[in-house]
Amino acid sequence: MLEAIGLHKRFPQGDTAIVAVDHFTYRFGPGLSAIVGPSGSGKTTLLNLLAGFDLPDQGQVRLGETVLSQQSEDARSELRLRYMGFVFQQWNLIPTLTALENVAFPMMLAGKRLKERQARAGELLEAMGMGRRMHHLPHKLSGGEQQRVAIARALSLNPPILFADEPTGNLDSASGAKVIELLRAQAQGGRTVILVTHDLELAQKAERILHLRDGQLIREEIIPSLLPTP
Ligand SMILES: Nc1ncnc2c1ncn2[C@@H]1O[C@H](COP(=O)(O)OP(=O)(O)OP(=O)(O)O)[C@@H](O)[C@H]1O
Repeated sequence: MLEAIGLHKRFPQGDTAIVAVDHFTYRFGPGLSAIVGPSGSGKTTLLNLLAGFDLPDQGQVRLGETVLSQQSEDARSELRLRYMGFVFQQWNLIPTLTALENVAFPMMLAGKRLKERQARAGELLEAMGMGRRMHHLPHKLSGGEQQRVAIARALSLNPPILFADEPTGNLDSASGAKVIELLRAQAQGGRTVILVTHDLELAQKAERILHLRDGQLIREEIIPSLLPTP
């Protein structure tokens, strides 16, 4: 579904350049894949390339038959809206909108009708265990609850790919564990979930762990017992 082929990204620095992603090749399939590596190993740069926020100097990102990295910025935004959801460390909820309205927001951008938006947002929040909190404003919710709203929002347009960048970074361990379980459930349901983290313990919840060092994929670990059943 999402494939990186020979991705290479440099950032100029004075007379030289930092190689942030170094000929990275990988095919992401359904299930939970974790990208791990020390600070500066290129995780965020790689995510930005995979999602088409940024373009590689060399190589390609393929989304099905489409070469994402050859599309215009507008086309990439359109493809992101249709195929990708994002959960970040900062929840980025709109503070003046309730949980339900936050989850419905991407559906409004996509031109869905009010009734449909509200019904789907309600269902998603129920599924995230947030049914009784859906009319709360974000500041009335705990960090973990806000992150669950953010996951519901990321799923609102039912994207086949979900990116999570340090999604538990601001959470206590119990809330973090809940968030990872929710992401795992999405992966087991057949979604391609890509988790970026520097937390090796958290990464053990993924069935595939990609180890990055200096922008290179140095090792892929597969945990067969966690692989989704076909
Ligand atoms: N916009 C930029 N301009 C210049 N250098 C950059 C830029 N973005 C990243 N880098 C450099 O590229 C390398 C990879 O950075 P990146 O943020 O992708 O790593 P990371 O693994 O996500 O790190 P962290 O875990 O600390 O977030 C680093 O050396 C960083 O300094």
